Amino acid sequence: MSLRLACIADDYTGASDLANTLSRNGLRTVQTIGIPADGLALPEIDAIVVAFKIRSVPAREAAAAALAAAEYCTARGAGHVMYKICSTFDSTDAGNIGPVTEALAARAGGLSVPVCPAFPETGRTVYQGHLFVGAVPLAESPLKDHPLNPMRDSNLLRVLARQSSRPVGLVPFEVVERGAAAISAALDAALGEGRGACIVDAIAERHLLALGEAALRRPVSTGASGLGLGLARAIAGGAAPAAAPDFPAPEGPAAIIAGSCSAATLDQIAAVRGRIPICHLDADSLLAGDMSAALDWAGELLDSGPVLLASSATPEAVAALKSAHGAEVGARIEAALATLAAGLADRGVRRLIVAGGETSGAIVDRLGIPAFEIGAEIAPGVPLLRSIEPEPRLFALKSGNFGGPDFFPRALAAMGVAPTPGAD
Ligand SMILES: Nc1ncnc2c1ncn2[C@@H]1O[C@H](COP(=O)(O)OP(=O)(O)OP(=O)(O)O)[C@@H](O)[C@H]1O
Ligand SMILES: O=C(O)[C@@H](O)C(=O)CO
Repeated sequence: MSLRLACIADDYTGASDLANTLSRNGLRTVQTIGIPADGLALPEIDAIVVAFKIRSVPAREAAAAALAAAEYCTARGAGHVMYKICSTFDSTDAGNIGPVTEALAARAGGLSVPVCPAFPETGRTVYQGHLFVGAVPLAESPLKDHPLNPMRDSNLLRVLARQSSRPVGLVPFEVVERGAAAISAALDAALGEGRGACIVDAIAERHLLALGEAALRRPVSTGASGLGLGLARAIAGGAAPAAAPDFPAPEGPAAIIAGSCSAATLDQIAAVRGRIPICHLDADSLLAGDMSAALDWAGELLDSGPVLLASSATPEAVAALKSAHGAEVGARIEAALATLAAGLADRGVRRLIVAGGETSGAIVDRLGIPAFEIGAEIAPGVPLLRSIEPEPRLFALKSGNFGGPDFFPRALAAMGVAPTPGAD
């Protein structure tokens, strides 16, 4: 393995988003679920994306996982470790972006880490330390109602400082415009001022290229796919990326599971009403973890075409369920959706689309998949994936906010499935 770049992702959809960006920008990349077990046969790669489900776990647990992965990857030659976070900076005052970044920086001997969630291709830009989602500041976007980590402050210096033990600095737009050397100098100066991390502005691809070049001179960086683009281009040096591999469609039906309650996912579900049979999972069955009725429903239909099963609900319904049953509802619903996915696999499903990062994490873990190869891009940030073991199956793990309204039909088409007309 000629490993150049190690990436540690805080969720599984984010990992495939990053793996997609790295592949499209010239790095042979594989996504593993956790640290690869001895004996897992990985192809020849330039970059590894080790996916964890550590976005919403206790900070100490997240840092321990990231440190172990960094150890594994640097022992295999990786010269730079990138911590992949969400482009909407999903986190709380308890972490985990600050604590994990600090742990990785301490392991590397102490430095001021560049932190940049910008991903202009999907509308995420950072200006004067403020994160924008499309045309609106983060705190005015649908992320303000996220079920696990409502984002109510758009100023990333404040957000990151609340979850860090050291002050946070800014590498502003004016500096980023001057290029990689200016960014490096600003990061060095920030370290001299005792700042453990700096939010780096970026609103366009040229800023990501400069940031990638500057970041690569340091051992650690934190960011979303835009940072990955910059790092990949700096490493690949403009080499043309190989064409995405063609994954032949496996035998077996296709299904969609949605656990994301994002505005984008709700639109995507609405867009296939009447085209794909939909089962809206009820709260009582989800909280009881009883998916038998949903599996019976799916079992009747799977031979005729794909089905969609969703727990997704409006922000009002999510808030009502949380206030009635406590903050743990998210984890309970994830467990129920993992049971559902296992039941679908038992019924022969070999092509699965999942909406939502935490949901994808729970499902991929339950299915026991150790790693994915990266295929063609379905939508910005969402590639087609093929599991390496236990047997080749096709997946699309969609970050909650990604994809247009036609995402599900596009993903099905990428898996060789045509949607069939159906009734809700
Ligand atoms: N009806 C519901 N009520 C309350 N919580 C729900 C409901 N349906 C799903 N959830 C929970 O909401 C959370 C959604 O998080 P998930 O990461 O899967 O989606 P997302 O945040 O939209 O996607 P991403 O993390 O990729 O941006 C999960 O914990 C899920 O179990
Ligand atoms: O960066 C993003 O927005 C995504 O890759 C993600 O992490 C959403 O969960």
